[in-house]
Amino acid sequence: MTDLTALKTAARQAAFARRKAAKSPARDAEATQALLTELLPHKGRALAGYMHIRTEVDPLPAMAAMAAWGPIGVPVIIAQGAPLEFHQWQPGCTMVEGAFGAQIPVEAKPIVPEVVIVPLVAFDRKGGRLGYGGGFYDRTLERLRARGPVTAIGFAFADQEASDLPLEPTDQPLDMIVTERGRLL
Ligand SMILES: Nc1nc2c(c(=O)[nH]1)N(C=O)[C@@H](CNc1ccc(C(=O)N[C@@H](CCC(=O)O)C(=O)O)cc1)CN2
Ligand SMILES: Nc1ncnc2c1ncn2[C@@H]1O[C@H](COP(=O)(O)OP(=O)(O)OP(=O)(O)O)[C@@H](O)[C@H]1O
Repeated sequence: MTDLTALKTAARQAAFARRKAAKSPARDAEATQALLTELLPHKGRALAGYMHIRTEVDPLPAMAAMAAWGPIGVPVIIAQGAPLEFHQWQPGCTMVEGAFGAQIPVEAKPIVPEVVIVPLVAFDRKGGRLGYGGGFYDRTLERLRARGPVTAIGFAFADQEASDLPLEPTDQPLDMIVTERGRLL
């Protein structure tokens, strides 16, 4: 194991514990309001959200509100080492369990998002991000950015902040960070 991998693993473990302690219905509701404030200027653009797992902050109410304006997709794992696809989601659409326990739409209708709500384990104020370690969002943002402009919005509880995360060249930065305390980047 490289030093960097060990550092990432340690930062991930510490942030998991802080995320678990932060998770609450009140904080989810506050985060929803903050997220909607940042999403509304992007009305009508193709948007990617996610179906929350474990103690992730829940973007679903904000996704449901934005669905009135444009297409919404949620991440689907196609293969290890491959970018994610985003399949179209609508409030109330039929879902099934995908890899790692996240729900995915039964009907597979790919969309290419211009705005991506990115789940995460830890972030720093410079836009650094740690996920579950699969590199899925890094590969996905790399591909989307090669195609055109993308706004990557890290969505998290404020307590998931870390100072100076260890980052690799393949780590794709977040353009914005939104928490229950508002926009932090
Ligand atoms: N809500 C949500 N959906 C998402 C993601 C996400 O981060 N959040 N993903 C973002 O990529 C993809 C799922 N990726 C994941 C990758 C790994 C693990 C996970 O639990 N990993 C284990 C270790 C796995 C192993 O190596 O055996 C762990 O962390 O304990 C979970 C999700 C697609 N959908
Ligand atoms: N674009 C890429 N091409 C090749 N390898 C990559 C790419 N992006 C990331 N990786 C590799 O994937 C592995 C996991 O990356 P990392 O630890 O940054 O995942 P993560 O950001 O925590 O997870 P995720 O993005 O799935 O939430 C690392 O070994 C990294 O080098």
